[in-house]
Amino acid sequence: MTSTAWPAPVADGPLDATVEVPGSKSLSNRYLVLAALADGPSRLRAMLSSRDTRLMGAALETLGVGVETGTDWLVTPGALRGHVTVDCGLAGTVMRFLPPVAALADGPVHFKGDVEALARPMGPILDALRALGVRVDDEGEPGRLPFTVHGEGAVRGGAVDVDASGSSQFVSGLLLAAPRFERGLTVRHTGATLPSVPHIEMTVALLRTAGVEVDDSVPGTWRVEPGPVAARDVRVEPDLSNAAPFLCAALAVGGTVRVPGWPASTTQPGGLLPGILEQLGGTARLDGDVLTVSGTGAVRGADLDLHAAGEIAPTIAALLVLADFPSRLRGIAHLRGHETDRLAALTAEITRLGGRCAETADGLRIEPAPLTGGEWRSYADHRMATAGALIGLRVPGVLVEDVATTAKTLPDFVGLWTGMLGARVAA
Ligand SMILES: O=C(O)C1=C[C@@H](OP(=O)(O)O)[C@@H](O)[C@H](O)C1
Ligand SMILES: C=C(OP(=O)(O)O)C(=O)O
Repeated sequence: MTSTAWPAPVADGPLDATVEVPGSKSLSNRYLVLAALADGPSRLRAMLSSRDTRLMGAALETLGVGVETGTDWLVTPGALRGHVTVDCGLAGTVMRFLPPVAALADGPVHFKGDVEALARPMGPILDALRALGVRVDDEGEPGRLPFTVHGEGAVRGGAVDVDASGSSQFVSGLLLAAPRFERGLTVRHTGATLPSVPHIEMTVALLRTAGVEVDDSVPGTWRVEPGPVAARDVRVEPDLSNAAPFLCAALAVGGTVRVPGWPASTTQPGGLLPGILEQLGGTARLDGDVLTVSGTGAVRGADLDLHAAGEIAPTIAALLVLADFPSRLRGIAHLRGHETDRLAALTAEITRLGGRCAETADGLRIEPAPLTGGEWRSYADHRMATAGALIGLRVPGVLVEDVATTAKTLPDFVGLWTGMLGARVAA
């Protein structure tokens, strides 16, 4: 047990809270990449300021882009330079979105990351770059960080196949840089499954609003025409996946949680949350831009396919641990390549508290069981830490190890969580 373990607060009664969630990681980092490739300076409003977005900003600066952070982030494109090192931390968006950008730089770009990042799959996107004529040197295990992309100032583009069954980010990364390739790019997915399709739709939508022509009419194939990326003044939506633990709290202990700024329509997979939470026994209502979720404290078990929204699976799994009936989560085999092997981590930590959770080929089976307090390990994974906090609302004595890892996408998680609970914390 580490001395820094955070005693997750237990809720002492129904919730009645409004939680303002900061900007979306996925939108923030896409806007940054597109602004860096644009035809003039951009202003990005309501940006998420977290480890992942700061890593993206710092990487782009290293590559020669002007990035000014503040209330708004100001991005001024510049000639992309090589002979630099990009630190990816543990950010999938940085390690998958920037190698195609680095191929446009005028020299080698070295990519490194956290020790946990060295386990994350990179092979399909690096091989796709190689197939496009870009030299990529492995420096460790092939298909993993660290590696070097040898930029030559231009990429011809054309067409490439990629197996994105391990991560949708392989497709998104190729598409984001594609308008700057001489012939644009056609990307064809060759794998049997494709996770996180909403995140690919987000990439397509953002390219289109930047004036880039994208044809996605053939399922599993995307065609990006070459051309300018328009500089823009945009506002980032709140991070709906980061809203998940707060909304789930209303179901776990009863009461109501409101999240303002909820978009009327969105490509964020968190947009699926209201429907999922209703299936699990909650009610969800959108009044204007305020999403209100209410629950009774009784969680309904369910059989859910989360392949479209894998990033909320750890949170949903934590909620299902508190359900009255057995549950299945399916379609999330690729979570084994996230910040940690999330299927193994959830199974280990739920089991440690006395819960019943088992891995299946593509997900988890969770059954009701009495839980007791104890250590909840985070594995450097922000969503593992927040999952522990959610269980801790109902189970006294849950100690979340390394809660600071939530800074990856939500630096003030503890402040927002305790704010949500207000006076409703058991003595
Ligand atoms: O493109 C993105 O912004 C993301 C895509 C998804 O990745 P995977 O397809 O690897 O799950 C998601 O889980 C991740 O949190 C963010
Ligand atoms: C999988 C996630 O992150 P990343 O962008 O690092 O892939 C996540 O945030 O759940």
